[in-house]
Amino acid sequence: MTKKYTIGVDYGTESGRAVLVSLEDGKEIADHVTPYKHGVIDEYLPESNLKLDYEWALQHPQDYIEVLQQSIPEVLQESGVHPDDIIGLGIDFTACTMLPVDKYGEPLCFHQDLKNNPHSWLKLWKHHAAQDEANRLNEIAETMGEQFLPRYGGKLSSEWMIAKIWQILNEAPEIYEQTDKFVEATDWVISKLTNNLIRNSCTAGYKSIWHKQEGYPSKEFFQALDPRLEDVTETKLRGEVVPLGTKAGELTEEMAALTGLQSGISVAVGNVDAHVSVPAMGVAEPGKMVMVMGTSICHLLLGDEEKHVEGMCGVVEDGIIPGFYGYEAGQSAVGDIFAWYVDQAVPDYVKIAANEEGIDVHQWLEQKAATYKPGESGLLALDWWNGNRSVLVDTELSGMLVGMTLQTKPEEIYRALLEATAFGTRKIVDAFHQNGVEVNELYACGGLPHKNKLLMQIYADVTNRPIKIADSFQTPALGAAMFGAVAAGKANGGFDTILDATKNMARIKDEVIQPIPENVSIYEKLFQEYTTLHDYFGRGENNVMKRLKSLRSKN
Ligand SMILES: Nc1ncnc2c1ncn2[C@@H]1O[C@H](COP(=O)(O)OP(=O)(O)O)[C@@H](O)[C@H]1O
Ligand SMILES: O=C(CO)[C@@H](O)[C@@H](O)COP(=O)(O)O
Repeated sequence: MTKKYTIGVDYGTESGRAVLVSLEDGKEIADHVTPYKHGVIDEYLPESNLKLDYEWALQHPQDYIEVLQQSIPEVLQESGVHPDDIIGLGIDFTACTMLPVDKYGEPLCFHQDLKNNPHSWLKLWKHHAAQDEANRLNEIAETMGEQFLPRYGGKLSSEWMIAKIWQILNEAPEIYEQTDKFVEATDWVISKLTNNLIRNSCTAGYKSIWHKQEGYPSKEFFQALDPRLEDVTETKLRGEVVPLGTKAGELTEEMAALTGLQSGISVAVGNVDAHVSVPAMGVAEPGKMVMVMGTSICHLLLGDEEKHVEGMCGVVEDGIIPGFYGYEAGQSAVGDIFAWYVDQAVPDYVKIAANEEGIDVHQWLEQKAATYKPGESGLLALDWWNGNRSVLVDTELSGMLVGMTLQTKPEEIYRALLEATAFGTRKIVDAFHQNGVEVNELYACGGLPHKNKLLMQIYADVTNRPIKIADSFQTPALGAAMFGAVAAGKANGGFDTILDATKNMARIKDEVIQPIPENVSIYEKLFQEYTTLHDYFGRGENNVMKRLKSLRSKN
């Protein structure tokens, strides 16, 4: 029998990538990245050039189709694998990345008469303009004693489905009215591939307040939010919710022509970039926290019971791997903070030096920063450049740096930013561990572990835990490919369960990053200082960050 393969497509914040994977051992045979033509739309709407408000972040749905059209033929060509030998396809996506569609499943922003309305567009996960709605939602849920609230760490984020839908209803009721369904982008792309619009239990559970036994919150709750939302789950959120690994359908003729794959191959239901990475790293038991480290970090953990942890994004039964409670937490900006510094605040001499040495600015700063000891710079930062999604769940918080003098160097600031994100992760690790959801080891994947060794050592030191690193550069895509193999099933050369796929296809490096004891003790002191600032600015004692943001929006 010839060797068989699957394809995973990972939809990130800036680009989508396809990876062709061997079923035998999970080895990646070929990969290809397609940057989104429109990128993140956060200033002006395409074509109309309409100015967007602060905190908006949209995307163009057509960019996702172009990823399929460009990257799948590329991986087929590069690998030389015959399309007959590809048995399945899976995708993963950022979430909650959602869009309104019409009764044919077409995005409303494709309608000529609606495209100039920003609310007809697809809202990216990091669209933060629904904070007022999220605040109201949390207040009402708390007053009504809603049982679901503790499952989401006590607060739902403005990044999620209901806050985003409510913002559309408040600001563009005509768009709400014309929406047949609100869907996650991951489910929408699957509907394009298979002609079947079906909801996956992962995004429904973590992002849309859906529960395996209880379904969505009651009509009374939605009525209390806004009488116009009373029926929202039966109308605009209607549709079957199915477990991860389910076959959504088969590749249509049209999509086969677009991608170069054979029509009829199995396509798995949509999945999330963070969650798919857990089986792809071979993690199939409690105690091992997977960190998907890129522009943001998502922290994923398995448990045997449902526990409630401050600020976690959610606990969902079967939300990551069937048979376990899946926990998710996260930081809304990590790599994005380093990118901000490099793009907006690094002096020219650094850029010139990096250029002369033939390395990028991150690498230059990392090399210099690595020569410092913990605490040596005298700097400390709060990692809230994109709000706080870890224990505080508040997108109105902002970044801060303390301790600068006339001697402060760019690499010291860079190091303080790396450390601040590690302290943010430590908050999350402690919140779980101290609430009975053990975190004994860390597993890291995503772009950052491969790009920045210093960062990973700082994470090991700050959390005082060993870190194992993914062997794959494309862990989410590998995970998506594994779910594609599960959708195909054993009878077709795939696997019957994701655990079977994990045994055969998951890969991590042999090298383990161990904490360095002398660094651990200094970071412990710095973490106490971080905690003091964190609570002072983040828990209401001094709301200066919120006051500044509100002054800004009045101008
Ligand atoms: N050497 C580096 N050190 C730290 N961060 C880096 C480095 N090079 C790039 N980055 C950051 O990595 C992030 C991209 O991570 P990646 O995992 O590739 O993307 P995504 O999160 O979109 O999947 C960007 O935010 C960028 O600023
Ligand atoms: O929030 C989630 C998953 O729940 C992520 O999709 C979101 O943070 C975006 O992740 P990336 O930084 O693009 O890897």
